[in-house]
Amino acid sequence: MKEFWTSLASLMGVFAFGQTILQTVFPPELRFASVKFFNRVFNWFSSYCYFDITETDGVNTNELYNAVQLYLSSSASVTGSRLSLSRAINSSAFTFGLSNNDCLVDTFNGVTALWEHVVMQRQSQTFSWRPLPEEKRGFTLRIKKKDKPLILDSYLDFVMEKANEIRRKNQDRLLYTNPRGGSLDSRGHPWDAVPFKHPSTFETLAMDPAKKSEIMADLRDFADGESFYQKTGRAWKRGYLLFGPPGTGKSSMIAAMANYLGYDIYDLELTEVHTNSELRKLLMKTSSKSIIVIEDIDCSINFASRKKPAGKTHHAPASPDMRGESGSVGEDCGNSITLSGLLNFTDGLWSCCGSERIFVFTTNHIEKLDPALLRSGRMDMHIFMSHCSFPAVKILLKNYLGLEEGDLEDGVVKELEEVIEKAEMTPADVSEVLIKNRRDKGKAVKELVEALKGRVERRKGISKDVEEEEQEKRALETPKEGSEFLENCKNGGDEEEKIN
Ligand SMILES: Nc1ncnc2c1ncn2[C@@H]1O[C@H](COP(=O)(O)OP(=O)(O)OP(=O)(O)O)[C@@H](O)[C@H]1O
Ligand SMILES: [Mg+2]
Repeated sequence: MKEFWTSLASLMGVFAFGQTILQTVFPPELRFASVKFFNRVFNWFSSYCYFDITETDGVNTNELYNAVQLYLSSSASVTGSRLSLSRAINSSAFTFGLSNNDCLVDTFNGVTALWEHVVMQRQSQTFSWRPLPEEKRGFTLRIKKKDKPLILDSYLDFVMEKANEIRRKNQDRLLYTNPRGGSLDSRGHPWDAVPFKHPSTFETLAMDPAKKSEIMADLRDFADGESFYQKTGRAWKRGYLLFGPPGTGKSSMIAAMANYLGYDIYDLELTEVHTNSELRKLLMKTSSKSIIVIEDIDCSINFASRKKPAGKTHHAPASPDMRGESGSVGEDCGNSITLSGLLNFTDGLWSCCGSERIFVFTTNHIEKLDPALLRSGRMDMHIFMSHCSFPAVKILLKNYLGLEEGDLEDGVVKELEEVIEKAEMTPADVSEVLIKNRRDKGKAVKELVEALKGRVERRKGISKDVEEEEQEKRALETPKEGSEFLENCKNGGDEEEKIN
């Protein structure tokens, strides 16, 4: 090790000395060319090559820089005596990194890589649309020339992968939103992130246990299915359509999915996005291991516009990008996202940039959705979030009151079983009753049974009213038997007309 540092220092010394000589001996006009020449000669004889990984690649932040920083923070072979310590806003762990101009040696498959953290003051504020940081930061990676293929083919991927792992372990989930539609912020990001701390899990989710297990198994298969997707030539993504009345747990299910898999959530506000190309840009800026959510899909995009005959729309000729699946132009309403744009987002070639992503759409009105969205192969799984069932109510009683089925009196269990399906009460409504009375378990259960019974009665009353209304309607629509007078009048009138 000592030898390595001595030889490095002597080489650098020779290099610096050479440059000084050149600068004093040659006139300024020849200096640049001579330094270039000297560098070439130096590189020719050196058995090392160098890679600069700067913090920004001109416009965008360089993901590799952040990954290297995180990766090195976990390296056990830290040689630097001074380390920088940090803790991200949403992180639950401290990370340490290399201080300015410090070095660290890492080994990978028997190959040595030397990392140097280089920090330089920015010379002058060059023109830019957004303020640039005062310092230019970067890592310089020095490796032996013969190790170049291994480092470029595997090591950098390994670094990225490890960094992602550390990020996931250290950080709580992130929830991204697109408040500016598809436009970028000063750092070149269209998404704003906040820590995602939703406590919903599959344990707390009240639904049929068999259905729940099926969904969990599907998610697990997906997350572990890299080789399967590779083998079958499919993009590593999956789509879920959650539908059901308000308050049945669609959003809670998304949170449970994210917590189960440890994925981030991108909550896409489709009404803020104005064009299909903006939508594509947003997609490109999502990371893998994430869930991309579009809530209330029926309200986000005007599917009805597709059914209009093309001739009836008074728009300027649209770009192919703006054409619906049937070729019609998406109705504006200040929003020219089309169904085809949305389907390209989830299904097209662009959907595969990045991998291991889940798309979740939610709706309260599945009947309003365009059949193109429901066709097989579009959304892999359609999940109906139903009103509260008996197994679901048992989960809620356990979660909110800590009561198991055995803790309840037989009569109460029977009553619950009888009324729960007929009451058509949502888990949100049931939760409300239980929370309100959670200090008195007995009272909570009693009130729940009463609320359910009340709901059944009201539903009976409503259905009775509806039935009566329908009967009346039918009676008005169909002419009553024996109302010959009316019939005669009608016929007579017709004849009169004919005669005249
Ligand atoms: N299946 C469920 N299991 C557990 N809690 C639930 C369930 N459904 C609803 N809740 C409770 O009701 C609240 C509202 O549920 P949630 O927001 O998930 O419903 P939603 O189906 O997304 O409704 P909307 O269609 O209005 O968006 C949640 O905070 C949760 O506490
Ligand atoms: Mg919701």
